[in-house]
Amino acid sequence: MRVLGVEGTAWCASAAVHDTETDETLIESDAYEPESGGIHPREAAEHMGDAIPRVIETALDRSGGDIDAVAFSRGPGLGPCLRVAGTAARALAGTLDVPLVGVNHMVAHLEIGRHEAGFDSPVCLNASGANAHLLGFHDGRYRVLGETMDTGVGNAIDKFTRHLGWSHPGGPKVEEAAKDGEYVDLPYVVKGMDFSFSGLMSAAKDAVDCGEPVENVCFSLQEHVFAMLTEVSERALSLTGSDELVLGGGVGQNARLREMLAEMCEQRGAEFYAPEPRFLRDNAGMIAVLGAEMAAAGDTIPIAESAIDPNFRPDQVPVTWREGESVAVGRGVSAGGLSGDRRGAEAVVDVLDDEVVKRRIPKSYRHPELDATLRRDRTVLEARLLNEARKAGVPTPLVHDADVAESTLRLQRVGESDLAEALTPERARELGGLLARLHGAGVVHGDPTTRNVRVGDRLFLIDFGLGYHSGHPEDHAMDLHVFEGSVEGTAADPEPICRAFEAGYAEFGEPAVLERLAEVRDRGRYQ
Ligand SMILES: C[C@@H](O)[C@H](NC(=O)OP(=O)(O)OC[C@H]1O[C@@H](n2cnc3c(N)ncnc32)[C@H](O)[C@@H]1O)C(=O)O
Ligand SMILES: [Fe+2]
Repeated sequence: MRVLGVEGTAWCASAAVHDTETDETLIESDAYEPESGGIHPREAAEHMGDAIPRVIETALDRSGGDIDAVAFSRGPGLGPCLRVAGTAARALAGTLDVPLVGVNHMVAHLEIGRHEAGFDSPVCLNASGANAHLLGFHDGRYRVLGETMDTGVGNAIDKFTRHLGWSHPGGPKVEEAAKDGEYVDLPYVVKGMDFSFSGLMSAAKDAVDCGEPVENVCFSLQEHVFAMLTEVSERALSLTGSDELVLGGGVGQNARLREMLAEMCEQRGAEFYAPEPRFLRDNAGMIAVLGAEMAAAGDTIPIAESAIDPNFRPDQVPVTWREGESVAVGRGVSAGGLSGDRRGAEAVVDVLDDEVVKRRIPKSYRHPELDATLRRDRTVLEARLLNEARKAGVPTPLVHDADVAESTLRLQRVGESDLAEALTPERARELGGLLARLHGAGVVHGDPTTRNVRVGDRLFLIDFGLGYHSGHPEDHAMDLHVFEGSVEGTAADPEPICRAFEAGYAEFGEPAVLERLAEVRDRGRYQ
């Protein structure tokens, strides 16, 4: 089968022909380069109007031969751009009298890596301009395991470079400038598997304004942003029990990001794959490749139902082309046991008879200064918050000893299993009540996933390493969001679990927090 792909979500007007027989993909692209500032939607759409017919014609000419289907990016992206590319794709499918396939651009960023790597069921880190998220396949869909709470990673970096007066796109220029830089301290914001960039970017702009050499800020910006992405990727591997990671999106062209991810995977014994740059940045090749798989699965759409969707989320897509596959990215958990690997995302835990020794191991992928700071701060904070939580009536292990220099805690051993293995609505309800009590005492857990709750005669909260003090409904709602995210990523039937969890929270907690949870859920979605 030969499929023509059309891509036009934002800056890249592109057409490609993928041949399933030879597995060859010919890509023809024409980039929009703003004269000043960032991407202007109208200018970008004008570029599409001009370039899309040209790249389609060239791709068809160069590839020769017949086309069996036309695939196009339905979203997410800029409405005016999507409309131009969509119209061209529909017209072409009509003229050639072949089926039309509507592809989700973010799923295409993921699938191209999976296709090339030959991985079964990887976790995917999509690091692109307008997005930053982790996806895992579960129960017929790609679930969003974690994502940015504000802007996409590329856009965050591009905004910083706009502040410097540099032309778009800024990512490659930051990478270049970072080569001569030295480390400076910047904020590091990870909440479970979610993360945010706005505080970090403001601090980076301030640092430059206060005279810090630009190359130092660029260097440190990369060290922080990419360490955050690598940390959440590792946490997603740990939570789901997957041992394969693929990278997608334009920021994936950055060598330092790829280096960190490769190093993290090597340390865990996981496999890492990053597609070649022509498949990482926006391109129609990935649309054609996924389009071919969808067409083969009969997943085509009538022209009348092929409207574009600027907010098209990856988890809205029924993954028709993997139907019948029993693998789930959460197989370690869904198979009823843990993946045999008791190594959490950030610490090694030795389980003794009645004691647990938890050591935060150095992560060689992070800059040594950042690594030392994170391990020290999290060890101290964890010991403190475990005690505060218990005083507030939330069962936690007793802290027997804390060795800050070694980032090691000796803790009482609690519970018989992780909540991930024993998740019921009743227990979710109990946990809701415990989190409400914790929040009432002004403590945020920071990472209340199903792996951070132990089950015994009652529930125990463990791993406060990402915790902090806050009385803000926003921060409390984030805890709830993190828990529900971990449930949605792994449970077969998340709905009753989440309902019971919220009911348990409602009993002891502030209504404002549950209201905010609904907002957090919507807000975290692609900007
Ligand atoms: C919805 C769609 O339009 C959007 N596409 C997109 O953002 O283009 P993409 O090609 O995936 O990523 C572009 C981003 O990738 C960044 N970028 C490119 N090379 C880079 C590098 N060497 N280091 C860091 N960032 C880089 C650019 O600065 C820009 O922000 C998306 O996937 O979110
Ligand atoms: Fe993209």
